[in-house]
Amino acid sequence: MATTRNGAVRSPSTPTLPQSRQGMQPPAPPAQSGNKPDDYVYFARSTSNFSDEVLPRAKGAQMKLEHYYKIAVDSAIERNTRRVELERRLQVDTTTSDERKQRQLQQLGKKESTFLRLRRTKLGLDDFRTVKVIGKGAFGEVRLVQKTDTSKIYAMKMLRKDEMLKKDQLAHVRAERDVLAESASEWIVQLYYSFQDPTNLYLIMEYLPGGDLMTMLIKYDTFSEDVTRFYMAECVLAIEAVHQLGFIHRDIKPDNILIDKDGHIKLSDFGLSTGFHKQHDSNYYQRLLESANNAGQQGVPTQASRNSVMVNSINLTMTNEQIQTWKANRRKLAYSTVGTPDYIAPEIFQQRGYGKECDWWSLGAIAFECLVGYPPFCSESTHETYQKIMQWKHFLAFPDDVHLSRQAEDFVRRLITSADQRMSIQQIKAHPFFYGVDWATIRVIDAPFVPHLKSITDTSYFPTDQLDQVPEEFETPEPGGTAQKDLAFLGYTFKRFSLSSHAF
Ligand SMILES: Nc1ncnc2c1ncn2[C@@H]1O[C@H](COP(=O)(O)OP(=O)(O)OP(=O)(O)O)[C@@H](O)[C@H]1O
Repeated sequence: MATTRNGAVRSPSTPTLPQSRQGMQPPAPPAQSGNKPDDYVYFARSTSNFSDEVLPRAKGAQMKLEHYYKIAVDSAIERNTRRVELERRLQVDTTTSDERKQRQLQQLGKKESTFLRLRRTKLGLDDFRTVKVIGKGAFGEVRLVQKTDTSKIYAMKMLRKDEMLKKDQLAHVRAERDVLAESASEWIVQLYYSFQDPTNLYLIMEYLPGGDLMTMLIKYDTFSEDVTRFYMAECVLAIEAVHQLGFIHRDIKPDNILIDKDGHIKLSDFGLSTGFHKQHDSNYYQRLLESANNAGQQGVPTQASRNSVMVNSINLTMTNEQIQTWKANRRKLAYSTVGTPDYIAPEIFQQRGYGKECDWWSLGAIAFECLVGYPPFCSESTHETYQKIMQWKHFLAFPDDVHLSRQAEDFVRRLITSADQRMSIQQIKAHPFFYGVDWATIRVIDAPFVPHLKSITDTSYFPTDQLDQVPEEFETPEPGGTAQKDLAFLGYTFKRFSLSSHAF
């Protein structure tokens, strides 16, 4: 393929495959109409003499090679697009001098060379130093780290490969990397690199020093309607950005709403998000149900029993004491592999299919919590929470001692409702609760709470004292790695091209 010195592809139209890739095409498929019979003989003979061991290995090698060339071709196309885009912008720009335009083109060329060099360097754990463990999730932990050569600060999420394989989380971990890698949205946490070693997968993301909404709710208990309006409005735009990328988040909860240095929010944790067209992987919910049912000592509910769970056995409201216990255990629940179903829409449990509306239910549950102090279906066990969600009509109740405006209550009620009645994005933005919100500028106005940071490595908004048991030294990766593990995580590695200087 013809490339310029800075690596951009010359032809803006359909790029041709590299020679080596053209020569790598797999043998012709079995004879179909028009194929010579000899093609099929060749195909059949080509694998028949190989042992059972060799074929999977060859298949693995073929997948790796194909992946390698796909990445090479895709990034050449991306380089080309960036060049063509800049040239087009400069052509119509009448205010910039020719000399300056030339400089901009040269700058892009330099960035591309740096990026190509970066792509060739293999990143590993040795390139980062831990400053502090700042978070924990179901399958790993999150650390504040510093890249040793540039001294730049990042958040590093580590996920254990064997745990992911054991718990069938492959689709989830891949979804997370895909959403973060595809997005350049200001509402979604930026992913700069992802890499792997035989033991772990690593996501190197921008560090959001303000902590998360769960930590804020633990500290403040409730927010005023004005403060709730601000966070909910930002969440609406963030969820809309996820949907525009073609993903459903499915796991929106306060611990996944992060606060940046100016007090604005970004969404993280795309472990459960799924492309609209991908089949839903229901294992996670199945496990949630099983554990919930074990706790409640009942069998996994059938469709019929799901619809007729004993309402009378569950209290409609929680006592103050029960609410305090729930709050005290909240962080522990966030760290467990079971997770909390508190914010999950009922249609997800029903396994009859669902769409992006499920994320708006979660928003309703979070809004309720911000205003009332605990989520609407909060219970002493996940089993009870699940039952309450399935019978939300019966269990959705606003406590008498909490005084809300009509608009706030209506906003929550029109999200915590059946999927076909739930507000759409347009209806949400036009709801009276958001009266006065300027959707175009909300991210640049002053946030109600701005973190006071002493330095770029300030971790005071994270519960670091509660994470002390997590070792700060990295575990040394196991030597080697099974072929199965290798292939399972093929394509996980990612490096972001950025016109800003942060990624380098
Ligand atoms: N980019 C980031 N910057 C700052 N803190 C972060 C960042 N990413 C995650 N955290 C912190 O780490 C916590 C756990 O992160 P995250 O929810 O992504 O982990 P997880 O293992 O996927 O969790 P889950 O159990 O929800 O699947 C967050 O609640 C947050 O406090």
